[in-house]
Amino acid sequence: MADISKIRNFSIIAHIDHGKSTLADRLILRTGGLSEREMTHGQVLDNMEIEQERGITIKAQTVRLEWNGYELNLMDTPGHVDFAYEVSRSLAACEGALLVVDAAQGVEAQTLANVYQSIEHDHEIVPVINKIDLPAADPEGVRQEIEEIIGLDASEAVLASAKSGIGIDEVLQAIVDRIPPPKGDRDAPLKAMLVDSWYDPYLGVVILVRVIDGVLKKGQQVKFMQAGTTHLIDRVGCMRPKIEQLPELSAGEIGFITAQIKEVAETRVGDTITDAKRPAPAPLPGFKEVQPVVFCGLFPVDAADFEKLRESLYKLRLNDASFSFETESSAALGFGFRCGFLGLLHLEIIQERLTREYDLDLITTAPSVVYRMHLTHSKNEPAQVIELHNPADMPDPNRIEMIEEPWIEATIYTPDEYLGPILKLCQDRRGIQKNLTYVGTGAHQRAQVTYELPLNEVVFDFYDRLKSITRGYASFDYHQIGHREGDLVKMSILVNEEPVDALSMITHRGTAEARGRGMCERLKDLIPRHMFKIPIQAAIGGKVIARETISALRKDVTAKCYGGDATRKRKLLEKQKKGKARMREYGNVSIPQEAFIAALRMGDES
Ligand SMILES: Nc1nc2c(ncn2[C@@H]2O[C@H](COP(=O)(O)OP(=O)(O)OP(=O)(O)O)[C@@H](O)[C@H]2O)c(=O)[nH]1
Repeated sequence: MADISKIRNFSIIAHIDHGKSTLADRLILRTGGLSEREMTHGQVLDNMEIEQERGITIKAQTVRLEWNGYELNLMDTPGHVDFAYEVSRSLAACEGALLVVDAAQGVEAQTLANVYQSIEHDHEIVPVINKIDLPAADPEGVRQEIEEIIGLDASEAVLASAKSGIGIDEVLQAIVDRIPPPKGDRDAPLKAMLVDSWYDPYLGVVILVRVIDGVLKKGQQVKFMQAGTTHLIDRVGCMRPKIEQLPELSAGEIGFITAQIKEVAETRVGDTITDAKRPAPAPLPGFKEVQPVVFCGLFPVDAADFEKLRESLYKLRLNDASFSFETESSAALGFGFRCGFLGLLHLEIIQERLTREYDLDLITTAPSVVYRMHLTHSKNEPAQVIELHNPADMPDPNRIEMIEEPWIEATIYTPDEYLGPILKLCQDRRGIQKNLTYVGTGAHQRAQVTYELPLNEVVFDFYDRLKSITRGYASFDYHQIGHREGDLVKMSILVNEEPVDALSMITHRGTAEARGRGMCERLKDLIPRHMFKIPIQAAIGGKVIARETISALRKDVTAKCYGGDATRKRKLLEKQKKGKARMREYGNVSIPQEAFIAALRMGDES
């Protein structure tokens, strides 16, 4: 039976490359979870292959450590804004955090965003200044920075080198001494938070839980309060990082359960698990259903790969209930899938996994957000509000009374020197500035800007633009703030008078022309010349707003004639003319696949 006063639950927060994974591995090594040999094989918490070898999957990122009679649960958190809700649930399962800062680099942008989230969860934060073995290390300077910029007392920051194993005992001791034990009542009715879940080929769906009150045991009948389902627990355990079964998990502990659940879609992050016979009076507060917010079409470059793509999507979904897909067909791209994601990075991850792990060549259509269309009644249908995920399904414009689009509030931290370009970027994307302040002092002062932005303007390439104009030094965070009316139109792209559905998009009327022009210009360079003239047009309804023309390729058929016979030359020219006419008649333009990808990669039009 676990003594709650001897439990410590913590996460590690760090800027990228400051040594989070190396430190985690060191802590596991020091407390006996792994041998030195296993450790030298690679980073435990980060490395997919190694994790698979041990029968645990990439998401199994919580490790239980034993140290001087204490039970330490180290919880890894996903690091990106798209998974903000998951991050927030993981943090809610801990009482403290190690803040790892590189002794040579100092506090960086991402550290700030992470640390503020941790502070919001009332975490006790233990600063660890890592990489003190480096010649360029300046632990004193970094200590000051932590105090000035973040406002944390860093006088007792632990000095460490995860790489060479310096200061590891001190880190463990600081966790025990400074992070408070969890609070909870073992005798109260069971209340456990569903922190994460993933599919394991051997165990089925594995659920990571934090027990708040009560006890979880094998053979117990439990109820998922939000989902309204009941399940019989067949395994209870923890990761050390190898899987270990336990008799129970009690108040304050973090561990996993399995209950013969087939799909992660049945488990929702943030749900409350309680005892079916003796339920808790109320679920834990703050449950939020995650909904995909960005949609796009995924099409196989080779039509023969359609089934393979379907199978791969099914496999990925086994482990990620937050993305959705349904079949879609496009005149230009053939059969594919309309997929929904939590955000752009989520989209990129899935796309990358399909390409890399499943060896698929894909075309992705322009990402779209979910619009709310207010429609007037028509002969056959009543007035109604519909949600639109795909510009291709745009209803008859005559019936559209109003379109609402989702808005977000974005917070950006940036070194002062990049502030100008960032403000311009936000302004160009219809942003409304809400706040501008400074955090920290001296050389490391950073600006904190808050903007309200239409999500539609962010899904294209906002994040990439932000990264490039700030050389990666800005950190960006957002949350949705509801829908607002927008002056939005569907822009179609016509190639040789034919609309190309895969290139159509919904855009703000004010930016439609610039966007349309940009698209036509890019397509002009991307579509090879044909035997006939090809107009490329951007249009709103019947009105053309931009146009480019690809001139015809004049095939020099007479070259073969050695300049001699004039009649023959004339005949050939006539034949060529006819051929041209036939081609035009069919309107058959071949657009290379790369053209779609490149055309949709929005450059900055302004
Ligand atoms: N010299 C030195 N290098 C270190 C130390 N700790 C980590 N590193 C190196 O720093 C690099 C980044 O370390 P990681 O542990 O992967 O950093 P991370 O924060 O997990 O990075 P991400 O996983 O990319 O977020 C690696 O090359 C490590 O070997 C240290 O104490 N001293």
